[in-house]
This record gives sequence, C-alpha cells and structure tokens, in this order.
Amino acid sequence: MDETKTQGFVIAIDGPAASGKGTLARRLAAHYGLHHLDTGLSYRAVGHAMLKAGSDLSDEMQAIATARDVELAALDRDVLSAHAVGEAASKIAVIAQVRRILVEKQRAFSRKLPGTVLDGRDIGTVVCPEAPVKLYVTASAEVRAQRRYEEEISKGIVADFGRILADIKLRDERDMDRQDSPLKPAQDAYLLDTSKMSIEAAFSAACAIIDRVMAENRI
Ligand SMILES: Nc1ncnc2c1ncn2[C@@H]1O[C@H](COP(=O)(O)OP(=O)(O)OP(=O)(O)O)[C@@H](O)[C@H]1O
Ligand SMILES: Nc1ccn([C@@H]2O[C@H](COP(=O)(O)O)[C@@H](O)[C@H]2O)c(=O)n1
Repeated sequence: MDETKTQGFVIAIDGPAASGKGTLARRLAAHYGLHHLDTGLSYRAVGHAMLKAGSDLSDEMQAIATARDVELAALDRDVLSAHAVGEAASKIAVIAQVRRILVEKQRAFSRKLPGTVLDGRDIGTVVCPEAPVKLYVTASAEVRAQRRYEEEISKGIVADFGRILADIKLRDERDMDRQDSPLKPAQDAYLLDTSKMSIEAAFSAACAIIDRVMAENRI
C-alpha cells in the first residue's frame, strides 16, 4: 500500500442479511491492513436509541435527530447485535434524511488512510461509488438462515430456524424494495455467491479479486 497517497484504497462490500459480508470485511481489513466499518451498526445505533427511548420507529423527526448523534467510533457490536435492534434498524433505514446523515459520516470514515473496508447495503452504489473494488456477497436465504441459526445456537440462544428464515426473507424484501438506496449490486461489483463456499474459500476468492485489481491499478 502506498502511504504517500491522500486518497485511501476502498473495498466496498454489500449484500443481504447474514450473507457473510461482515465476516469477510473483517478478515480483508486485517489482511490488507485497512480500517473497517460495519455500516449496519450505524443504522442499528439509531434503532437501538429509538427503542430505548420508547419512540415510535416511524417518527421521522426523532429518527433524524437520533441519527445526528451517532458517533461511529462509539458503536458497540455486543449491545447492537440483538435481533430486535436489527429489525428496528431496517425500519428506520427507509427514512431518506436518516440515510443522508449516516452516509456523510460513513463517507468521512472511508477517507481514512491507508484505506478502508466498508460493508453494508449501499456502499458500492451510494456511499463509495468510486471504490476500486466492489464485492456483492450473497447466499441463498436458506443457507443464510442456517448460518444464523448455528450462530445463535453457539451463543446459547434458543433459536427457531423457521422464524429466522421468515425474518431474513422479510428483511431482504424491506432492504431491496425501499425507495431510497435499495440493496442491489453496483453495476461494476464482483458477485460472490457463498452458498457453497466456506469462510476460507470466500476469503480466498475475494483476495484473488482484490489482488488482481491492485495489480492492474499498480496499487
Ligand atoms: N462462507 C461461510 N460459510 C459458513 N458460514 C459463514 C460463511 N460466511 C459467514 N458465515 C457465518 O454466517 C453468519 C453470518 O455472517 P455475518 O455476520 O458475517 O453476515 P453479515 O452479512 O455481516 O450479516 P448482517 O448483515 O446481518 O450483519 C456468521 O455466523 C458467520 O460466521
Ligand atoms: N449500509 C447499510 C447498512 C445497513 N442498513 C440497514 O440496517 C439494517 C441492519 O444492518 P445489518 O447489516 O447490521 O444487519 C439492514 O437490514 C438495513 O436495513 C442499510 O440500510 N444500509
């Protein structure tokens, strides 16, 4: 990585819920020595604060004010990982002004040197459309539900596969069908269907793409 550059190298990763984009983003950031931001946590922070305050999730003014207070450096994965918080996040994520506020903060983060990995739903399309590497990570709804089910079981949570699958399908619908910044692959994104790939295989496939782009662009 060239440390004299003023614009960092950005890897943009998008994909639906439980597709493995966060796992991949963290591994890639560690491997390439880049900063990582899970942008889903910023939407979760708004949802969490609204739930905690007992606010109606459709109260746009309250959601907008809450989004202004979000500090990316203070996002706590453990606090924000609850299922109900994810649901709340996807509801407030349809509010255009909330998105504008969070996207500005995410863009500022993306400029960190020597570079960044951001994962979310609109990184390649809206937050960092100029990113030299865009990955769209996906897997079938059934595979994603199975992974989430195993994750919950491993944490000692009583899990119900049917409920998880139904929630994943509902979340996909909400994220893909919203008017503002719907989840979709950027035109120049590399598609990574990990339905039949291990975490290791997905990581190797992503590295092969990134190494090629870096070599082509002499990065
Ligand atoms: N290729 C894979 N094979 C098997 N399990 C995987 C794979 N990728 C990720 N997982 C597991 O699937 C679960 C979901 O992965 P992860 O949290 O990275 O998804 P995500 O897309 O970031 O989800 P969300 O958008 O809901 O935050 C985790 O338990 C993770 O360990
Ligand atoms: N760039 C993003 C990231 C997330 N969202 C919304 O937040 C919800 C929670 O995200 P997780 O990745 O933590 O599951 C998600 O369902 C989206 O509605 C978003 O809109 N844009």
